[in-house]
Amino acid sequence: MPASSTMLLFPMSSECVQRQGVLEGTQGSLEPNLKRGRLLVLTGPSGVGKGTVVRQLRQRHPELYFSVSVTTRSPRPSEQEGVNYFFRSREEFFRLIEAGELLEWAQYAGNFYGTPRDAVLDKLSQGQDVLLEIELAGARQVSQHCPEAIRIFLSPPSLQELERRIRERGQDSEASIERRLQQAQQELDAQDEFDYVIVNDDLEQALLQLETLLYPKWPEPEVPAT
Ligand SMILES: Nc1ncnc2c1ncn2[C@@H]1O[C@H](COP(=O)(O)OP(=O)(O)OP(=O)(O)O)[C@@H](O)[C@H]1O
Ligand SMILES: Nc1nc2c(ncn2[C@@H]2O[C@H](COP(=O)(O)O)[C@@H](O)[C@H]2O)c(=O)[nH]1
Repeated sequence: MPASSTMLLFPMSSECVQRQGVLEGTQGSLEPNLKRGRLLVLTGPSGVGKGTVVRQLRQRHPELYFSVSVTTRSPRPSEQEGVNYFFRSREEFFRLIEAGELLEWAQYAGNFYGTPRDAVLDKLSQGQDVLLEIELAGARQVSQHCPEAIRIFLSPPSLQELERRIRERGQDSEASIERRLQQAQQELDAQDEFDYVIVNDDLEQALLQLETLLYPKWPEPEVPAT
């Protein structure tokens, strides 16, 4: 599978950024260069290790704001309300869509998932980097609304390993595992749409690659010889 790392320059005039300006009242103000946070989007097939990578990344970079999504899926035994997800009924989820409270949303493996809009835009406008861990359709919506987002695709070393990981995790029903694996090929086919692809083979290596691209260390300026 290809592993690319293509740096793109993002236009700063997107609906996402303008909206922040409107919300914050800074458009046309004397502080047009107010530092905004970066919107980071991590996508990849179910079981590739997104959650595992995100947990580690957050431990190393507690300043990163992780967006807690809303879902209609039932909680897994280890999951907590407001920590892993906001667990909501379908009626409530559709109300949130109608009210424009979701930055993006998608149906995935029989359930609905969405990103609360205001929390994300508030953090960005306060200069905090925001991380979304979302599936492909949602990532595409974010690209449309927020083209300055940095989009990263986490890819498995092979489909066999992906299946092994989902099964070994032991958190999903057989029906759900099959739906997730069916979806996986379509997601892998779209990885070239992303700014970066990281293969999660060795976890530590994958984390290092992610950290290197998110927090590049600029070369030290050369000290002129005296
Ligand atoms: N590099 C790796 N090598 C081996 N196992 C891994 C690696 N990364 C993650 N795993 C394991 O794979 C399983 C799936 O990981 P995780 O739950 O983080 O995936 P995910 O992409 O977040 O899935 P989902 O999208 O369904 O939430 C877990 O049991 C995790 O411990
Ligand atoms: N489009 C969105 N996708 C989301 C969001 N939150 C999570 N997800 C993705 O859904 C699948 C399944 O998650 P699981 O917790 O049931 O395994 C996975 O790819 C998540 O990344 C969201 O807000 N929007």
